[in-house]
Amino acid sequence: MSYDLELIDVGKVYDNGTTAVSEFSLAITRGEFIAFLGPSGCGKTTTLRMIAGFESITSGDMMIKGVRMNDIPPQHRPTSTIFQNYALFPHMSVRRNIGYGLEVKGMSKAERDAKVDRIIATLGLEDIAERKPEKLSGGQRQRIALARGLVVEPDILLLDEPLGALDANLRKAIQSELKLLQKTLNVTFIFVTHAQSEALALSDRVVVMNQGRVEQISPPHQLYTRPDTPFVAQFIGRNTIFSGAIDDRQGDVARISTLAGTLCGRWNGQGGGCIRGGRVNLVVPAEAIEVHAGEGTAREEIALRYDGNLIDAKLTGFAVVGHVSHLTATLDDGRQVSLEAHIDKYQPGRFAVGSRIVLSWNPTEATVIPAP
Ligand SMILES: Nc1ncnc2c1ncn2[C@@H]1O[C@H](COP(=O)(O)OP(=O)(O)OP(=O)(O)O)[C@@H](O)[C@H]1O
Repeated sequence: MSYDLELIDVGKVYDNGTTAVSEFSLAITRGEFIAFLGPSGCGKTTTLRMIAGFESITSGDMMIKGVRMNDIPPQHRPTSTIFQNYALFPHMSVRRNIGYGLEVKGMSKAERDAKVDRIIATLGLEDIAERKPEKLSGGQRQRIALARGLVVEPDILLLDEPLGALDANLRKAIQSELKLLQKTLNVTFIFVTHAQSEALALSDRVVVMNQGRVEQISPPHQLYTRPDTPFVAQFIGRNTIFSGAIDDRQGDVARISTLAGTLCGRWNGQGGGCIRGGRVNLVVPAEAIEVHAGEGTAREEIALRYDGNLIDAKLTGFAVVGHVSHLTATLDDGRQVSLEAHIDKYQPGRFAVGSRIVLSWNPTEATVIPAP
């Protein structure tokens, strides 16, 4: 099978000695929407720039459709890049901005016009085609940049924080457009973002990076519900993490000893076997947690129902915003857990702030991962 893009143990060391990317491996099939997500400085942009050819590759190989690209200059790669600031030419009309890449390639005017007209229609830019970009809104400029990137019919479109310059509402609207466009055109998109929600909403798979390394590559739901590493468990979603040692494992469920008692979750199967006494982390998503009143609670019944997953806490906050109740539980070790649910589930007055509560979760909704 030929992949659209393959990165094989790709590394980047800048001339000043900074290691920006290490042993990055990834294989992408045609039409996938991939996000590079991670904290500032983790190497997202450097990786994108290596794919585009703006940065040399220090080690490893990069292939597009089976052809090694390491030494091919950017203009000869079947990629197009959209920068965060869009880099549009202010003195040229929208139409000319879009067609500029084809002009540089020396394409005939007739052929160029046909392609530009087609992409203008696809992106609904007909009304502004003769205007100058500086007079247009952020959303319109973003669309022009997209049109300019797509008109050259790249195999892979690279987008560096494409929605970063837009305000929150416009971002949401353009997110849906971008996803629809990508699926319609069936072009491989790779985009860099700081924004977790954007990566989870748009991509088929998310690559989480940390300090130049890949932590996990997974579809959004799996990434959110089944982290492979402690970094991902902390970076994605709202998880409470209990460290401990494995007691035993029955089927998928691993039981572990923690300072908060014996708790359990689903063993994620990564990083080798599940060995008794092995150091692990139990990752409990906020969405999995159920709250019960502490006083008069039938503890045994809850313990039985949740396979022993029961911890004591104090309710330290309760607020209602619209239809959502926001609860803050403070664990006995001092950590705070923020929980949300529809107001029908946790009605105001059901738990008094300051009262003892019990938290529980279903074992299959928590994940046990090896500790570093
Ligand atoms: N031209 C350069 N020369 C030397 N070091 C660089 C250069 N560009 C980036 N770096 C360093 O490489 C590392 C990765 O940077 P990179 O810009 O790829 O990260 P990033 O994840 O895209 O960050 P951000 O989200 O802030 O853009 C950082 O330590 C950065 O300081």
